[in-house]
Amino acid sequence: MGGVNIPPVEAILDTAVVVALPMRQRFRGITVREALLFEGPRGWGEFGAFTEYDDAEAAWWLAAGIEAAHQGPPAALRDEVAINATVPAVAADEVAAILARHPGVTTAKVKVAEPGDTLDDEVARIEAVRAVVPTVRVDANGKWSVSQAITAIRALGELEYVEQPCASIEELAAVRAAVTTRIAADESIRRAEDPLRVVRAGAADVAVLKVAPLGGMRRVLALAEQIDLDIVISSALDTAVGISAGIATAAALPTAPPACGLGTGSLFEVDVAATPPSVGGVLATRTVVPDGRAPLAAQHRRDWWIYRVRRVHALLADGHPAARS
Ligand SMILES: O=C(O)CCC(=O)c1ccccc1C(=O)O
Ligand SMILES: [Mg+2]
Repeated sequence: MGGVNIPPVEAILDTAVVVALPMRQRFRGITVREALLFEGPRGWGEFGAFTEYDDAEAAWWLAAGIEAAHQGPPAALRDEVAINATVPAVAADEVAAILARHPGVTTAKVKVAEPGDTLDDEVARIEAVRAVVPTVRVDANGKWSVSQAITAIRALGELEYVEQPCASIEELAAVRAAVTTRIAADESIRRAEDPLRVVRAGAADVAVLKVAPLGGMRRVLALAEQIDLDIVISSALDTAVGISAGIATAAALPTAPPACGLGTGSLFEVDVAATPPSVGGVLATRTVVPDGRAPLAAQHRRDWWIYRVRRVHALLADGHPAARS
């Protein structure tokens, strides 16, 4: 299913650039987003597995980058994709400036349940969002218990859906049975078999699929084909190179998805290239070539990424499932 042929590691390392993108707002505990970018015969690919991920996990991300650089995007069925603005767990008075980076956007995804966040903070943040955009979804990243989730959902008003309110599939199903708000699964879908478990458990209405952690554009499209849930394609805090793969995937789905979580480029102070901005909450498909504007990682961090690519590449070459079709 969408497995990629693995090129020699030198084909990756010969063009490797390691960037360190400063973020405007801390997100997922990250203030500087590092990634290794490389060029292949079909364009640029990104390897940006979060630094705490082990090599076996990171192999899926490298396979996704190799697919982009060596196979290129799947055939597009449309040339633009609706996106949500992503609102980190900020104070309510910071919300307007964040939304202003996506003029005309009509859907926002708001982070909730972060350490130190109270329900009052969340209600205020969401009210500030609702003053600007009509459709609001929230993402708890699995951090609520079932009872906290039910209490919060009742307090937060009309939501399009709640993404990953709790950590486990069983808890998602329990929350879903107790509320009328739709539930989305994100972290519960990191393996090919996960969407089917989510569906079987009645745990979600929406599947959030991310190209890099799931091993590439074609793998995501194959997963989407197997499940009868609404599909939202989201970023893994990708640079503009990874975002272009997310857009290409959303543009290749048989039906246009609801607003996708691909607006995270605006969380960076600088990205790896100038890219067309979102207009009216829509991003156009694009080819991204890093243009040298992004800050490069310090030498010791570059060395760390290159050693990581060597190890992870060796796993793929040794038959890691991300390398198989
Ligand atoms: O979905 C979005 O709006 C942006 C993507 C996003 O939130 C995200 C980005 C990196 C890591 C985790 C997540 C997440 O959905 O939890
Ligand atoms: Mg999420």
